[in-house]
Formats: sequence, structure tokens, C-alpha cells
Amino acid sequence: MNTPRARAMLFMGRRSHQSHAPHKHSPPAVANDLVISTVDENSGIAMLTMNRPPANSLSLEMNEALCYSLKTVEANPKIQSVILSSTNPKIFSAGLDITELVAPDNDRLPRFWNSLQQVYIDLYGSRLATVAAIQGHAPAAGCFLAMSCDYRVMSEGDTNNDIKKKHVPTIGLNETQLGIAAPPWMGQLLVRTIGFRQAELALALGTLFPPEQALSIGLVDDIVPHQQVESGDHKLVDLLPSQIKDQAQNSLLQKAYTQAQIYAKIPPQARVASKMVTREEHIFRMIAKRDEDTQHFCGFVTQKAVQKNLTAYVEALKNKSAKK
Ligand SMILES: CCCCCCCCCCC/C=C/C(=O)SCCNC(=O)CCNC(=O)[C@H](O)C(C)(C)COP(=O)(O)OP(=O)(O)OC[C@H]1O[C@@H](n2cnc3c(N)ncnc32)[C@H](O)[C@@H]1OP(=O)(O)O
Repeated sequence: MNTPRARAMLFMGRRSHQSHAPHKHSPPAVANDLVISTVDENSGIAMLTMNRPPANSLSLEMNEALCYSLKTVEANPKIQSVILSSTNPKIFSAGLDITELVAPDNDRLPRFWNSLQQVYIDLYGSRLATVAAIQGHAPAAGCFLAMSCDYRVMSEGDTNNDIKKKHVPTIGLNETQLGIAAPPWMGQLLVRTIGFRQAELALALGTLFPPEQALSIGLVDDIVPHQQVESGDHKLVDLLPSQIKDQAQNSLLQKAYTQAQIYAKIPPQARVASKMVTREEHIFRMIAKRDEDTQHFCGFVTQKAVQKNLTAYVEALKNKSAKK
């Protein structure tokens, strides 16, 4: 697998083991309900909008939809950049769908973990320039999704004085707060993003960073104030489906779009080659340990004590939501 040809194929988005290759004649607009795909061939920019209410948590189907949508966009040679965003104004992604882990099916659990590994391989190794537009919370695997992109723009949130309207999103690998540890490849992604010491601290403490702190440690590359703008000055917004058009008229997506444009102007061969320099080793190391990683995950999740904690955690989430 780790040959020059395999490496090149990885970054050109053509993998022989790909189980969900895009259909040759996939429509450019909505690929599926879970991820809304918008493509603007004129600018070379596409947008994948996560649309799995209530929290864009990552189920098996959501992971597959993300990979499928990304592959479909990648197959279009006119597209150079993609923006990853969310239809939920307050949640980018809540991380793994915890319900996947409670009383799991023996067949589905490894497939679920494999689908998450595949998201990492496809997104971190994409030939496209990837920009995460983080409008809301991104805990745990939500943070992992953002870190798998090339550039992260985060909204400062609504710092309105009215406490009811106030909303400050946070981002981070908070697994230790839940009594678990991020898998090595996910933890290493944090090290690669914010550096060794900051990652060591953040992983041990399970820190969730508000936007300004996330910017100061390099977890995100830019932050933008929460504000609506009168109208989008880019074509992509005009192409968006009506259900997300209104909320797309904001400063966050404008910023993400500007960054996507900057990437789209770089000669693609050079941009992809430079991405390989920094990422291929990490991806191949993970692929080599993929089965071991899956076994470890399944063994851990199915432990009695872990199942007890998970059940209690899901209950607490539901109770919190019901009290609103
Ligand atoms: C304990 C986990 C053990 C895992 C063992 C495996 C070990 C290896 C894996 C390590 C790698 C990755 C790990 C993860 O990603 S674990 C998931 C971590 N994520 C969370 O813990 C986030 C939980 N959610 C929240 O904190 C909040 O929902 C959030 C801040 C994101 C938003 O808050 P808000 O107040 O706006 O919304 P609500 O809390 O009311 O939630 C709305 C509804 O969404 C449901 N929800 C939220 N998060 C999840 C989720 N992760 N999975 C499934 N469902 C989720 C919530 O229940 C509400 O639903 P209902 O309205 O229907 O009740």
C-alpha cells in the first residue's frame, strides 16, 4: 500500500478499496439529505453542509455520506476547494453519535468505526483544499472533523448581553472529560495542529476552547464576529438550497469563501504535492494500524463498565435537552 503510486492515488482521491465511489453521473446539487452538496464550477469552489439534526453527530450513515459527498465533489475536475459547514447555527458537529455505542450491534460497531477512519483518510488526504466554517460547537470528533481540513474559520458566537441569546461555541478534544481517550491518530492530529506542549495539556485536561483561545493556540486559523451581512458577495451563496441560504449570508461563510478562493488560485499539482509532504506519513501510519485500532475500539466500547457510563451519558444528554 505504501508505494509511491499508492501515495499519489491517495491524494488524487482514487483508492482501490473505496467502497462508496461516487456514481459517474451524480448530480452536482444535493447528493443526499445528510450532507448537502453545492457546487460552483465557475469559482471552482463547492460547499458540503452537514445536515443531520439535531446535532450533526457522526453515525455510520453520516460518515458514509461525508465520504460519498467529498468523493463526488473530488471527481469534478473543475473543483479545487471545498467548504465544510453545518445547517445548525449552534453546532458544527457534536462528535460521535453516542447512540451508536450503546448496546451496539456486533456487526455494525466495527463498520461504524471503519467509517470514521475513512472520513479521516478521505478528508485529511483530499486533493481538494478544505476549509471548515465552524459556526457552532465542535467537541471531540467534531473538532477532529475541523482538524482534518486545511483551514479553520470559527464564529465568535453571539456575545449578546441578553443571556438567553448568548452563544459562545467551543472546540476541542474533550474526551478525557468523558472518561475516554482519543485514538492515537486523532490525538496526533491535535499535536500536528497546535504543537506538542499545547496538545499535551489540551488532551490531558480535555479542554474545550472558546474562539479567541482556539485562535491563540492555532486550533483555528481565523475568527469572525457573529453578524449577518446584507447579501453574499459570492456566487456560491446564490446557489445554496433555500433551507440554508439565509444563514449562509453571514460573515463566517464569506471568510471561508475568501480563503477557499485563495486556495483555488494556487496551482493544484503544487498544492496537492505540498499537502502530501506534511500528511502522507501520518495517513499511512494510521492505515497500517487500522484493524488493530478497530479491534481496540470495539473491545473498549463493549466493556460492561463502559456500557454503563455510556447509557448514563446518553440519558443525561436527553434530560438536559428535555429541560430546555
Ligand atoms: C462517553 C463516550 C464514550 C466513547 C467510547 C469510545 C472511545 C473512543 C472514541 C474517541 C473519539 C471521539 C469521541 C467522541 O466524539 S464522543 C462524543 C463527544 N461529544 C459530546 O460529548 C457532545 C455531547 N453534546 C453536547 O455537549 C451538546 O449537545 C452540545 C454542546 C454539542 C450542544 O449543546 P446544545 O445545548 O445546543 O444541544 P443539546 O445538548 O440540547 O443537544 C441537542 C440534541 O442533540 C443530541 N446530541 C447531542 N450530542 C450528541 C451526540 N454526540 N450523539 C448523539 N446525540 C447527541 C442531544 O441528545 C439532543 O437530542 P434530543 O433533543 O433528541 O434529546
